[in-house]
Amino acid sequence: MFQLKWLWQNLKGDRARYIIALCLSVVGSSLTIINPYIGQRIVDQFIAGNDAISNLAHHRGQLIGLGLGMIGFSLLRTSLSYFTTLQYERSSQNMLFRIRIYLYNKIQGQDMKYYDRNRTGDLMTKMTGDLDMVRHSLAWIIKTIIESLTVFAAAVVYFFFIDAELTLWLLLLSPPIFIVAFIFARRVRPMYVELRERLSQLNTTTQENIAGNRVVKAFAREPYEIEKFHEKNVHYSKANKAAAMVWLDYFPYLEILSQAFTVILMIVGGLFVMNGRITFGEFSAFTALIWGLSNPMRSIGIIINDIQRFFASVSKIMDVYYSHPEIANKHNAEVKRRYQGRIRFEDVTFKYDNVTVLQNINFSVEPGETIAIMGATGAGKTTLINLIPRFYDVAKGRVLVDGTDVRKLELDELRGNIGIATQDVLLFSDTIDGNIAYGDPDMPEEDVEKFAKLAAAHDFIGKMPEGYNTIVGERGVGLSGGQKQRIALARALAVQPPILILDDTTSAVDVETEEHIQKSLRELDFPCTKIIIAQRVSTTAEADRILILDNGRVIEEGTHAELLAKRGYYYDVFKLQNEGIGREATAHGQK
Ligand SMILES: Nc1ncnc2c1ncn2[C@@H]1O[C@H](COP(=O)(O)OP(=O)(O)OP(=O)(O)O)[C@@H](O)[C@H]1O
Repeated sequence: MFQLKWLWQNLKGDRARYIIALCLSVVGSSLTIINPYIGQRIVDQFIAGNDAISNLAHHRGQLIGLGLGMIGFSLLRTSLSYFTTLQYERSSQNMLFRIRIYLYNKIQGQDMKYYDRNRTGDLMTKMTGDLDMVRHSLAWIIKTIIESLTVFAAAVVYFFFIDAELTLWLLLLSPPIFIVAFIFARRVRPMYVELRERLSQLNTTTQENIAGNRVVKAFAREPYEIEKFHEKNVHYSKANKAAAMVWLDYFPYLEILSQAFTVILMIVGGLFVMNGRITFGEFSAFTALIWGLSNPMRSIGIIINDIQRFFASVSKIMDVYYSHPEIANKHNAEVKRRYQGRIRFEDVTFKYDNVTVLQNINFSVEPGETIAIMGATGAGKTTLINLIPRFYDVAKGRVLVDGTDVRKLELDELRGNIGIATQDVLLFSDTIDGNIAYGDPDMPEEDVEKFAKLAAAHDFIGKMPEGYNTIVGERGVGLSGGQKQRIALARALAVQPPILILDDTTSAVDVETEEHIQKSLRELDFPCTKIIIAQRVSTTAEADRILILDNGRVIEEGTHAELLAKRGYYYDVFKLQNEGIGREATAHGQK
C-alpha cells in the first residue's frame, strides 16, 4: 500500500529503532502466555489436582518458584513494554519532526498559484492535526495491530496445545466479527474524509476571523461571524456525531460477539472440565487468556476508526508532500550577479486560469529609468509587476530582465535583484529594525536608519517608545497605514536593488511625505530602475515614462507632458486631481 510505503520512506534514519520496537512488541506480546501457563501449573499441581495436598507439603519450593516466576515475568513485561513504547515514541516523533520540516519547506517553495488555491486554515490543519495523526498511526495504530495479532496468535497456539476442539469452538466467532468489522470500515471511511474536510473549514473560518478581526469589528459584524463559525462548528460536530453513530451501530454486535467468547468458554470449557477432557488448570489458562481473543475483536472498531482517520489525513499530507510548484526556486545560484536593471515585456499575455488579465503588453525600461504605471482598479497593474520577479509565468510572450527571459534566470538571483513593496503591507512580528533589515539580517544599524530616512520613516520611528527596537505586532499592528507603507519601502530599499518595484506604496502617506520620498528615490546612491504603480499624478509626473493600463492593455504611453498633450485617460485623471472639485462644482452649476 502506497501510504505505508510512504511512511516507511519517511522513517529513514529511525527504521532500525522502529523495527526493534516492532520486534519487542512481538516478544512482549508473546510473553503474555507465560503467566497463564504458570497459573495453569499452580492450579493443577497445588490447588485442584489430585496430588495438590501432597505437592503443597513436599514441593512448596516449586510453588514459591512459580509465584516468583509470575511476578518476575510481570515485571519483565512491564519493563519491556516501557522500553518498547519509548522506541515507538522516539521513532514516530523523529519522523514527525522530519516530515514537518519537509512540508514546511514544500509550502514555502510553492508558487503564488498554490497560495491562490489553498486556504491558510487548510494548510494549518495539515501541518498540525493531520501530521499528528500520522505520528499516532506509527506509534499507536501499528503497535496495537501488531500486539493484538501476536497475543491472538500466541493464545490460539497455546489453546491448540491444550485442546484443539475447544479452540475451534472459540474461533467460530472470528469470521462474523471480521465481517461486521469489514462492513463498518467500508461505511465509516467516507465519513472520516468528510470529517477531515469539515475540520479544515472550521480552522479556515477561525483563522480568517482572527486575521480579519479588525474588519469584523469595524463593520460590527461579530454576530454574523459568530453565526458563520457556529454553522461550521455545527457541520463539524454533525460529521463527528455521524461517524460516532456509525460506530455505535456496529459496537453492540462487536461487543456481543466479544462477550460470546467467555460464554462459549464457560459452556464448552465447563462441559470439558466436567467430563475430564481438560484439567482445572487448563480451564484457568483459557480463562486467563481469553481476553487475548476477545480484546482484539473489541478494539477492532477503534483501530478501524483510527486507520480511516489516518488515510484521510495522510492523503491530505501527501497532497503537499508531492506537490510541485510550476515555478520552482532551486536555490542553487552560487554567484548571484547584480543586474543592470533593463526590463522588457514582449507581447505579454497573462491569464489567471482561463481569464485573460493582460493582453499583448509591450514596453521596455532602460537601466536607471523610472516608469510609472497608472490605470483603473483591476486593470492589471499588480499582475503586470508580478511577472517581473516571476511570481507568475506569462501565458504568451516573454518578460526579459537584462535581455534574458526571466524563465531562464535563477530565481534567487532574479528576486535578489528586485526590491518590492507590495500593495498589502505585511510586517512580521519583529522589531522595526528586524523588519527593515529583513533582506539582509546583518545590516548595520546606521544603514537601517539611512534607509528609514530615505523612506521618510526615521522621524516617526524615533518617536516610538523603543525606537527601532519597537516590536510591531502581527501584520504591523500599532502602526498607521502610511507608517507601515514607509517601513515596507525602507525594507525594499534596504536591499539596494537594481530594480525597485513599488505597488501603490505611497497611497497612504500625505503629499509632503510623498515629496520627501520622491526626492529620496531620485537621489538614490545606487543605480536603480524603478517601476512605480501610482494613482496620484504628483507621483507619476516625474517618471521618465508613464504607462496607462486599461482592461489588461496599454492604452497610453509617454512622458507626463506627452500624455497631457494626448488629452486621453491621463489628461482626465490630471484634470480631476488638480481641479476636480472645482470642475464638478462647475458641472453641477451648469445643469
Ligand atoms: N490571484 C488571482 N487569481 C485570479 N484573478 C486575479 C488574481 N489576482 C487578480 N486577479 C484579477 O485580475 C485582474 C487584475 O488584477 P490586478 O490586481 O492586477 O489589478 P490592479 O490594476 O493592480 O488593481 P488595483 O489598482 O485595484 O490594485 C482583476 O480583475 C482581478 O480580479
